[in-house]
Amino acid sequence: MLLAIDCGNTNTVFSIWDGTEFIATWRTSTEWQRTADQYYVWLSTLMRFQEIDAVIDEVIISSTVPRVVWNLRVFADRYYNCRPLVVGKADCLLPADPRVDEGTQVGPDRLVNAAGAFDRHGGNLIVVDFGTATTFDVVAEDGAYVGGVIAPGVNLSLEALHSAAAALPHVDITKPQAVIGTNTVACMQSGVFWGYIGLVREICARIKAERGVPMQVISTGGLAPLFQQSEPLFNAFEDDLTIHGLTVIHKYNKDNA
Ligand SMILES: Nc1ncnc2c1ncn2[C@@H]1O[C@H](COP(=O)(O)OP(=O)(O)O)[C@@H](O)[C@H]1O
Ligand SMILES: CC(C)(COP(=O)(O)O)[C@@H](O)C(=O)NCCC(=O)O
Ligand SMILES: [K+]
Repeated sequence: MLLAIDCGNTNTVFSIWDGTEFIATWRTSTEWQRTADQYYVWLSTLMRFQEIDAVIDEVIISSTVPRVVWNLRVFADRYYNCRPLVVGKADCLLPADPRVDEGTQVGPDRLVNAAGAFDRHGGNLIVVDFGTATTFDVVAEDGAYVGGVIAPGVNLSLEALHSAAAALPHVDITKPQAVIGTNTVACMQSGVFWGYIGLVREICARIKAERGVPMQVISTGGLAPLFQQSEPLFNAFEDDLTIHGLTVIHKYNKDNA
């Protein structure tokens, strides 16, 4: 079975794909110091706990943190006796090649999002991924990633306020009841939440105008649910988009080996 690993700057998701469905998914924080042995102790314990006796013999990795890839490679090799496919490396084929400026190292998560979203929705898409950063990935008619937008993440924006201003506390994001905050926390949450609604609406409108074709907007990432419920900004919300994209890329590489 396939183990798909999606490593973001904050969290790393491990998912077991049996060829038809994901039989289990677990999340851990991303720490580049974590060793292959630590990954195995963690994963095998969870598998035993949930009575999953899957035999993992293939691994695919997408990582926005280059430093973690080495330990994940050792983990795949030592415990599953396989050479993992790493998105963004030369030997990992993509269903459609990205069309970006020469020399650009596109985040592998964005290439994977494009592949996953194209598989489910066809072309002409904007994928909005609310992770550590908020990324907009533009997918062309043929499924190619053709660029996008990188904005500071929701939590990052709140953290920036806290770390730069002595009187602003650490605050968790939530949807405020009103725009006008009557205390410091509410003011900060309003600035980030409603600011984000405006950011998403404006950027999507401008992308659509620039492309000149009707486009669907798909949301994903840890904080997507917060915005999904709020305003009619998105055509779909898919919390498993990146991990789904990994299975699409894995299959493409097997079929074209
Ligand atoms: N269920 C959740 N509720 C609140 N915050 C979350 C949740 N899941 C993730 N987050 C936060 O959302 C942000 C993005 O998470 P994630 O999509 O996992 O990021 P990345 O892919 O960049 O690692 C992080 O700051 C994380 O702490
Ligand atoms: C923009 C990102 C930091 C987003 O990462 P994430 O929020 O998923 O951790 C990542 O896709 C990245 O490092 N990109 C490289 C630059 C680029 O995509 O053009
Ligand atoms: K992201």
